[in-house]
Amino acid sequence: MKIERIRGGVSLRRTIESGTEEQRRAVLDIIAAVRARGDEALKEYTERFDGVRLDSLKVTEAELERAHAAMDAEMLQIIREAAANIRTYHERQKRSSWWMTNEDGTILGQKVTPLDAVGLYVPGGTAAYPSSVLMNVIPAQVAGVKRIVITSPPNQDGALPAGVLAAAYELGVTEIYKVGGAQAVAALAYGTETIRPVDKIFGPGNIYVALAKREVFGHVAIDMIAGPSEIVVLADETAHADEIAADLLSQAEHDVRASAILVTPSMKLALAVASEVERQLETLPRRGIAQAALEHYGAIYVTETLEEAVDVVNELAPEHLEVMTAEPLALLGKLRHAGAMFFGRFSSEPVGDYFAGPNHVLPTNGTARFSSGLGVDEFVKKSSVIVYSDAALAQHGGKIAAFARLEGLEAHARAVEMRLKKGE
Ligand SMILES: NC(=O)c1ccc[n+]([C@@H]2O[C@H](COP(=O)([O-])OP(=O)(O)OC[C@H]3O[C@@H](n4cnc5c(N)ncnc54)[C@H](O)[C@@H]3O)[C@@H](O)[C@H]2O)c1
Ligand SMILES: N[C@H](CO)Cc1c[nH]c[nH+]1
Repeated sequence: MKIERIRGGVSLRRTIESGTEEQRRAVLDIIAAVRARGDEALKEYTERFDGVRLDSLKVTEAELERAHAAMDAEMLQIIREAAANIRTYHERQKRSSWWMTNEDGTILGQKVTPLDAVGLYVPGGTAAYPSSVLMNVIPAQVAGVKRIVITSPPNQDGALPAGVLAAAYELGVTEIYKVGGAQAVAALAYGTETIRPVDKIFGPGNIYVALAKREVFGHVAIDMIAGPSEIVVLADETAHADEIAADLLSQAEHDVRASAILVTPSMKLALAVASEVERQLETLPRRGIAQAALEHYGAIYVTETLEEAVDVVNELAPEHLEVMTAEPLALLGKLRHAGAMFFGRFSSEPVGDYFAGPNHVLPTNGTARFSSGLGVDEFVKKSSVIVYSDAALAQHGGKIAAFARLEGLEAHARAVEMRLKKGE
């Protein structure tokens, strides 16, 4: 890995993608075709891009049961325990509707309502992510969403990854479709003969999925445009180089565009981590992917002081931040921007990916400066509730009408004054 002495001036915003003109046009064509020709368009694109012609797009009950039954019993137990941890954590995020009453009889409040229907895109490709099924479905269930739909591209045998199906079945999700890419997003947004539309689309995917989510936004809601995984480790000379190297590789192996960065005031640690990464890469099954990621988006930044290192981390605003210093929690107050913060050497990033409980769907590309990870809030909406009393309107109606006239909106003013007159 490259070692660089720096004082700042760093950014993770290198992976923002808006796609090529050709990709944008392809996505618009796909969306238009799905809107015009429904299921038939889905089947054609599945044949073209995933190499399989399907008679039926929906995963059957038998397919789900088979995948679940085939799952190793011990593994199923681990999934259940992880799911319980994720549920417990997300239960704490649940908001209730609330009401306040004033002495004049006015009642004001906020009514929290779960979304009616959500669609979760589970990407195909080089890795299948049953853990992402848990991370998206559980907050939706905690929020009280009734209809949860999963779509994912089939392999050439026309099947979805068994782990994904088993995790979905374990959570009781049975509406699953074998459709991927922009066509899946279009189907979830606009509906087809088989797939009823949803209100909000969640989940990561490649450039076609990302562009399609951007395109349908407004007609439906979307969670975020998730980029490739990122990890930043903030460490001092007390940290263990082999553990840091392992954690950097844990995210680098996701994707050739993943990013893994160490920020440290210790040149000794920097050199040790660089050589550990090389050593550990030798036996890594996904070595090709991790190596490419580290070559383009990996770095070791050496600062003068730990304070400068903290500033650099805040500037990067990474998806995942690990803090491995002599007193990691002493830095909690100074660290401002990261999707998830892991403190101490036993809080290795994969602990959060799979098991601890917090969500692993997190902001990337430096967007942790202003956004948060997935949670129960993303699966509900809030309506303001206003119950104004006659006494309150009599007291404040004149002020409201005056405000309306300040904006030149006479009808607003009259609507209020009409009631004041009736009350006289
Ligand atoms: N941030 C996260 O939590 C997270 C988790 C998992 C995966 N990911 C990301 O998801 C992505 C998965 O990408 P993937 O491609 O393997 O799977 P994908 O499911 O996102 O995309 C596959 C689909 O892309 C479409 N497609 C392929 N080539 C096309 C073309 N030329 N024209 C139109 N459509 C085309 C096809 O419809 C195909 O079904 C990776 O970038 C990975 O990093 C992110
Ligand atoms: N680290 C990923 C989010 O960036 C999530 C994940 C799924 N499986 C393993 N990891």
